Amino acid sequence: MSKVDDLNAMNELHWLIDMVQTIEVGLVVLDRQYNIQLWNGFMENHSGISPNDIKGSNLFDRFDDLPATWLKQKMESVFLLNNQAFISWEQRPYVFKFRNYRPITGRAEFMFQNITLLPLSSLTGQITHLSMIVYDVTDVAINKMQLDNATDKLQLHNQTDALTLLLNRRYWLQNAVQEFERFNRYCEPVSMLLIDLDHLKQINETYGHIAGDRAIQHVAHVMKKNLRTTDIGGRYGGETLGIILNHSSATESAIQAERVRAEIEAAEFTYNSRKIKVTVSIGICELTEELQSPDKWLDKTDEALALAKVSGRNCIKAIGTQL
Ligand SMILES: Nc1nc2c(ncn2[C@@H]2O[C@H](COP(=O)(O)OP(=O)(O)OP(=O)(O)O)[C@@H](O)[C@H]2O)c(=O)[nH]1
Repeated sequence: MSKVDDLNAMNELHWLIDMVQTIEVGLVVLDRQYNIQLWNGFMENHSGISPNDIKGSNLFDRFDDLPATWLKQKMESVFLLNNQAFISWEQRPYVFKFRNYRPITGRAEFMFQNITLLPLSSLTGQITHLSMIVYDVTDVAINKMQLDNATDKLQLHNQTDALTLLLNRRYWLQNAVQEFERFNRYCEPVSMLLIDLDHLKQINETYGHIAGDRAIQHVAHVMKKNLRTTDIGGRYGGETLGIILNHSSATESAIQAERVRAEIEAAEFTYNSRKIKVTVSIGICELTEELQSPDKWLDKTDEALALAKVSGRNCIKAIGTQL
């Protein structure tokens, strides 16, 4: 090799080392025993440990908070299979616990990281070392989490009735269809309740529409208090609320319905300093094999509700079952 070639090679090596030191990703080279052979500027800046201080140390001794068993398993497969491995922030937010100092994503306490593990071969072709490339993906992670959060909120918003904060009609009916299908598979008892405010028209006319809204909220509040975790409550229509009671026959549902009815009858709500009392009529229908669609189940529950209304209101009626 000529002197000029030597100089060029030296220059290239110098540039490469310069780049490795200043590049905005972390570079670490480990030997077969996980001793650190290279620790670049990024790693120094974020850990506060200089290359001179760390070179030759065992990675797991220096960072005892690393997930050692899990990480060693990944590294071993890189050494043995001569394969790359990838660790994503979604799998584990970070491997190196570096603080996050970015101004825009300052809300994240720690740097989110993606990490690539690469096998490095010696001149004889053996895999003697491994390189860890550490990417700071805090911005991407925060954006993704914010987007997921917004999507969740939007989804909740699309499923919720604004007045009562119960499930809205569309989503409650979707649940009814699901419970209908579940019944066809497992045949576990399930009942539907429709709870309808009595004489809401009169309340609207006497006290105003906002008082009518408050009456609906009041009934929804009592209903929610009486829901079990497996019950699905929703606002079926204007002044009609619905509950799907899983694992409940009509007789069992009637006990819960009576509790709601009696509690509403006994309670009152205040509107413009006036105390207002309301009552509800409740229709119940337990799902049976004869009811061949979710619509038929709903129709029968509606029929039970109509029966409660013609029976004088403020009472509970079921279709197809003696209460
Ligand atoms: N304030 C208020 N009123 C509503 C809402 N949705 C429906 N209504 C009213 O509820 C009333 C329902 O009238 P009807 O079907 O005659 O029933 P009702 O007066 O409650 O009498 P029964 O159900 O037969 O006991 C109508 O006046 C509707 O305007 C709502 O969201 N807010």
